[in-house]
Amino acid sequence: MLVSDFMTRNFVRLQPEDSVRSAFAKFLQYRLDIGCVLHADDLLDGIVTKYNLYRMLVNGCSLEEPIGPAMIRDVVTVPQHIPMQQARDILITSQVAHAVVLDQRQKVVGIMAKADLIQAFLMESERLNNQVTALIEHLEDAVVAIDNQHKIITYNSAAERLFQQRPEHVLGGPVETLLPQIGEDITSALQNRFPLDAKKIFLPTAIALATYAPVTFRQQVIGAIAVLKDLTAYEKVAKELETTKKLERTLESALEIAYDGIAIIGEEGRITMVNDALLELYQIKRHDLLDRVAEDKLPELGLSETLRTDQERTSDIQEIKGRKCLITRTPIIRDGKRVGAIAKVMFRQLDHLKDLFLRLEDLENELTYYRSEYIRASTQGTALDYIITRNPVMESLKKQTYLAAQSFSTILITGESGTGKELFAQAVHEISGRPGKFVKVNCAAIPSELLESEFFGYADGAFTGAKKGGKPGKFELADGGTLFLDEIGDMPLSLQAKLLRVLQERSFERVGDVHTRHVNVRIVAATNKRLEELIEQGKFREDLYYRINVIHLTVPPLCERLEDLPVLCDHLVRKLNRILDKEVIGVRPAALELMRNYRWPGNVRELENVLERAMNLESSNWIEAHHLPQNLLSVNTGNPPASFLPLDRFRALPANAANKRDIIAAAEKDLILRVLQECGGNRTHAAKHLGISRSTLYQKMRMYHITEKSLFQAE
Ligand SMILES: Nc1ncnc2c1ncn2[C@@H]1O[C@H](COP(=O)(O)OP(=O)(O)OP(=O)(O)O)[C@@H](O)[C@H]1O
Repeated sequence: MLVSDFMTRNFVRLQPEDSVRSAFAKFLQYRLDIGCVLHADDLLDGIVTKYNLYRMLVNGCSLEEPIGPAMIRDVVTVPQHIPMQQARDILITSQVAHAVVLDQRQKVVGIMAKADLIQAFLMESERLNNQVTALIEHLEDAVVAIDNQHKIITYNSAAERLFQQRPEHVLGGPVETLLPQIGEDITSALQNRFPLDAKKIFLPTAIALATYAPVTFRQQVIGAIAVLKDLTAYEKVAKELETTKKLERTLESALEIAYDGIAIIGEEGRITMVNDALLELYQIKRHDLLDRVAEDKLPELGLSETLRTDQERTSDIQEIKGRKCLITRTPIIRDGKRVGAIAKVMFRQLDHLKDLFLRLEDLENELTYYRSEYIRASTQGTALDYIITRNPVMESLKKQTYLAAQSFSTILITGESGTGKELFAQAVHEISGRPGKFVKVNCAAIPSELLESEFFGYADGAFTGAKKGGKPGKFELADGGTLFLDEIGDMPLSLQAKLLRVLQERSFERVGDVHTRHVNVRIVAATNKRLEELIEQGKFREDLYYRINVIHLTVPPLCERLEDLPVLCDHLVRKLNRILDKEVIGVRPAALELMRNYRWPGNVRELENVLERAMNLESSNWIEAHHLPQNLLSVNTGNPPASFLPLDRFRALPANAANKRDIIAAAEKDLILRVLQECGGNRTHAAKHLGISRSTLYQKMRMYHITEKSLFQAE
């Protein structure tokens, strides 16, 4: 708003020699009361006003006289480029109604009259008014203003949103009735003439913070204004914050009273929360864990692995700071994204659990005892119940045995060593109900020269050193019962002939005796040899073979009925617990898996030996994979050590996945062992060489049972 914008450019230009008449004529033409007297180059000489000309005429001058005497030379001037406010001040202090406007070269360019000033200020006030209205309208806060009659004169869009009332309904109306929520306070600001402290007000759909102030003009209160800030969103956030804080406090309390150790990591793999129980287990201060990388500080928990793999896992029992712990890990998923992981470490209850397991075991033992007693007592229960199996071939064999036992026929039982042939023989005897004894002769164990007297006994003085009064042989001892001829394939040919005679005639003589004795003996023979081959080789009499092979039972090897492994393990562990006075609970799945892949050349007897060895060597309550002998641990299919297995042989292996997995696992174990040895047992270096994280290395060491001890042993 500069002078040049508002000055009157069409002004009256006069020369000193102009007459009064011509001056009046110009004043009339321009409708102005003032004229500028100029030199030829537009420089100011002075001014002439209508009043000065009137004064000349009143003093008797004629209209034709020059205007010179009426000229004022002391003229108030203003530069054209200054603001109007400055020009206004100049006019007010000089107490004149006009000022001559000059350019930079001091030439006259216009006249500034009071009317120009008024117009300028009216325009400026209108502009300001528009600005204030726009500002109020677009404020985020609601603004309500009243005049001193309490009528609402300002009501912006934010107020409309807050009070839910259209402007046309409230503008001009009394604030007390139209906006009662603020009516009292805004009128009090008006009446008391001072601002009011901020106050929360509750509207039907919002909460706002209101401030009130009086509006004054020239020391007079002409109204009041209320500014209201909508707090609804802030209140919501605050409430959410409070809820979050409450939840956090609840979580913290829950963690603290938790009996187990708990550690939580965020998506960066850093520890965000640990409870006192965990600190107690690790014997560490909270600030030494918080915000640290979990893999460095708590590698045993495998939290980073859980975060990476999304896997929820319960581990086997493992040791932390010398205490056995059971660790459960769970990833924390939010909106389908992994945002952390949580580990629960159970370390206190394990001792109680152990007691529970033992108690359970005792109860199971008792149950087994009563169950077997019940079976024995009930009519259906037979000695066959002691032959444990889940295999259909074995089940049908048990049925055949039951039927065969009812007859008097000779039974031949064949099968690999340790498959349970003797158990079947005993079952035959028990089921047959024969009153005599079950007598066993191991044909392979007795020297051939003693075999005859073992079988038939000898008479008094039959040979030097013979017992006085003679001695009965196994045939006589088994009279009325069952004679079990184990390893019959190993019986010398000479004795085979005598045996054949006894079987045919049911009579014999003691060695060195002439007296023929008659016996009632049930023969059950067993062998792990192929008798047909022995016949071909002339080592076994064909006629004897047909004589004993009346009923033939073939017991399948253990490797053909691997489904029997779990029940057999269970049965044998219980049996061995009683014998060895142990409290072993059972076989771990990992160990069982290894057993499944083994060929078991020694069958159930070998299994029993393996379990007995494990139970004797270890004080643990479970038979773990590392308790098994080396031949079972290293790949057990008779293959060379896995890591050296040529690729073509690996490919040629049957598509038995478990088998192949073992070979790969053994190769990995071998590699990890060698790298660890090379690094002198340093886990960090070894993990680096292997290109895996330290926690993964720890995990694999646990999986393959690589301990400090095994590292040194391997060296
Ligand atoms: N199905 C089974 N259930 C329970 N125990 C079994 C079973 N099979 C074998 N056994 C146990 O395995 C061991 C070996 O069994 P057994 O002596 O009967 O085998 P075998 O075939 O007669 O052996 P060998 O040919 O060497 O004389 C025994 O302790 C037996 O009790």
